[in-house]
Amino acid sequence: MSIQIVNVSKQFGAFTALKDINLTVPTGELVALLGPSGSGKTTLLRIIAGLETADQGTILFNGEDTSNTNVQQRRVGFVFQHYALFRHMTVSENIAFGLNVRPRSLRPSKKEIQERVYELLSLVKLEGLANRYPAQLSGGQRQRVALARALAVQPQMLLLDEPFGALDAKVRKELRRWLRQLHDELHITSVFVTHDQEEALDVADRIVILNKGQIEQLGTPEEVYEHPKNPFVYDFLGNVNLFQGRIHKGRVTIGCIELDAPEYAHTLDTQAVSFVRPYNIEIEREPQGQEFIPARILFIRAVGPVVHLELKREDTGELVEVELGKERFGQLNLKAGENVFVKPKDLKIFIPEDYVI
Ligand SMILES: Nc1ncnc2c1ncn2[C@@H]1O[C@H](COP(=O)(O)OP(=O)(O)OP(=O)(O)O)[C@@H](O)[C@H]1O
Repeated sequence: MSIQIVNVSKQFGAFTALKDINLTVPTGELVALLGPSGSGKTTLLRIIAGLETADQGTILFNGEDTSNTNVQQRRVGFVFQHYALFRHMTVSENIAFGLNVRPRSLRPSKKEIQERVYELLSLVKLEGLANRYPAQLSGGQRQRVALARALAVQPQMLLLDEPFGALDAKVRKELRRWLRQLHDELHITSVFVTHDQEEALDVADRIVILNKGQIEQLGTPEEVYEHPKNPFVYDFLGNVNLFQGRIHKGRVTIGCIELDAPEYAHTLDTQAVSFVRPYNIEIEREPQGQEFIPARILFIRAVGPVVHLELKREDTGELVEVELGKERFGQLNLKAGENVFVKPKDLKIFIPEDYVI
């Protein structure tokens, strides 16, 4: 089932939670709503579900206005962060719940329900745990039961609100990979709320980046990560260094270095901020020409394949974060307290008047 959100706005008193949201989710797509706390992710999900009404705008399912359909009629499966399973019911009873409470005329037979429960247990890889109670499960297993329960009623769409939010990092990672595989098998249109950028990048077909109730950018994980549309998205999706400088006729000057900025060929002497990812900063022991900024190494974390360094620029005193491969780090043989030279590359330049973070 496709979802179309057209000009949706929502106020809570004087507070604008959503402002003129437009978004289409084609059938079978998994979309992540990503944004900081309070950006409106849950409100948008609840409006799609029919748990909340929009002040303005419409939600269409398969092209049909949903204004007059209630939550039950929308055939939506939910999974929340703290999806309270029924404590007094076993895993299989929990999964069967949605089918057992159907009116007699719509309820499948006992045998059919049992078969469906076993199918779902195998889908969520919990075959051996059918007779356990929720208290006898780990957090990750409980969330898988919650997902099986949501799927039992054969929903046309799945809405997930931080479903792995309460779990530890390792389990989260396993479960999101598993969710992606499950989605590839079932192709149920899914909307997934998260404030974890890595989770969104890992799982989603497309990511909607929300900020203060508005969409900042919409695109595939690669598009939003590699081509952030504005400083907010750049900053939100991963670590970034900011270099203040000036643009003049296609050249940007940052401290003592000057680099090409062809997209600003016609800009005259204007203040600009360059965004650079930590892995796009080179370190040299000796300045190579004029194009390097002197800096002192404050801190080195050399655990794992990527070495993280924190440096302080000698010219402005600003901090610079750098990530180096182990091999390059070994070649340079760097130590904290040493003076080196840094050079940013692959800069993304924004002119401050054009944006507000
Ligand atoms: N029923 C309500 N009454 C008043 N304000 C509300 C209500 N529901 C949400 N809000 C406000 O609307 C804003 C958006 O809330 P929402 O829960 O959609 O954000 P979110 O992006 O999901 O945040 P989080 O990641 O913290 O869950 C918040 O500032 C919140 O306080």
